[in-house]
Amino acid sequence: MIEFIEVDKKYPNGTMALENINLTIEDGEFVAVIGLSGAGKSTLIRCVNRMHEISNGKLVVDGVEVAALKGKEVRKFRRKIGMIFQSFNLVTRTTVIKNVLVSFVPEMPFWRKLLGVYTQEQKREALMALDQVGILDKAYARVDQLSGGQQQRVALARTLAQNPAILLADEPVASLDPVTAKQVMDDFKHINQEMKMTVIMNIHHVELALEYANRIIGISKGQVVYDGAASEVNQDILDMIYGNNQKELEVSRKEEVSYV
Ligand SMILES: Nc1ncnc2c1ncn2[C@@H]1O[C@H](COP(=O)(O)OP(=O)(O)OP(=O)(O)O)[C@@H](O)[C@H]1O
Repeated sequence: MIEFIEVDKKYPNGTMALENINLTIEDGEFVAVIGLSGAGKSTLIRCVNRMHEISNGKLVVDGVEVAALKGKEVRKFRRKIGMIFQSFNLVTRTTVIKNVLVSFVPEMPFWRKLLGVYTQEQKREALMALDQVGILDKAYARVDQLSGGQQQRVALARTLAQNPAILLADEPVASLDPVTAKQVMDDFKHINQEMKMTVIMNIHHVELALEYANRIIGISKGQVVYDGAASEVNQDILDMIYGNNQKELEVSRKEEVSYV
């Protein structure tokens, strides 16, 4: 369970990115965080794995107060939380399987790290993770020979191999074409439902958010302005989340026409 209790986030330059956030996210939920650019979506999810420190309030993840963690505890804590980025963050000049095996490095003895020697069990787990996202046949291909969608699946497999309880995704389909974006969203749904992993995703594509997530959190100017079932989101709620800035929403809708 993830609990935000009166959380504020103020950046050192004075920007108040989050203000009085109160949220409880239960295990196994699929949550989409939506809102205008600059609303605070990335900041919100990056506080969960302490990529950003909160300024006030309390953030508790699986009973652990995140701000109280120190040194090694932070690294151990982060292992339980997978993160997927828009830009995949892969080493493109090497094979798919090597990119997935990297997820085991933090827990390996020094000599194995140095020599890059992985156990048979780790290789088996890496292949299983690739199988989960449907690209087992690409295990020995070079990453730079894969499409964007396949690369995002490699990133997903790398995160799955880490066996996290929570999956944070920051605009994971923003750079993909509509068909591929849906395939990757299907992977997230499968991971959420079959592996019971909590998914919290920032996403600009409203239609995709409503189709795949169970719960929508709408952020505007650093505050939660909607928190409820995806099935209950209507135009009035979208107007509230996106305010008067209909232009951005219309652009985002035009991009989404082909999703429907
Ligand atoms: N490192 C930083 N230092 C200072 N201000 C920041 C920093 N990162 C984000 N901000 C500011 O905090 C606010 C929230 O930014 P954030 O990136 O969380 O928004 P977002 O909703 O994810 O936007 P986008 O959809 O464009 O990614 C914005 O005003 C942004 O300019």
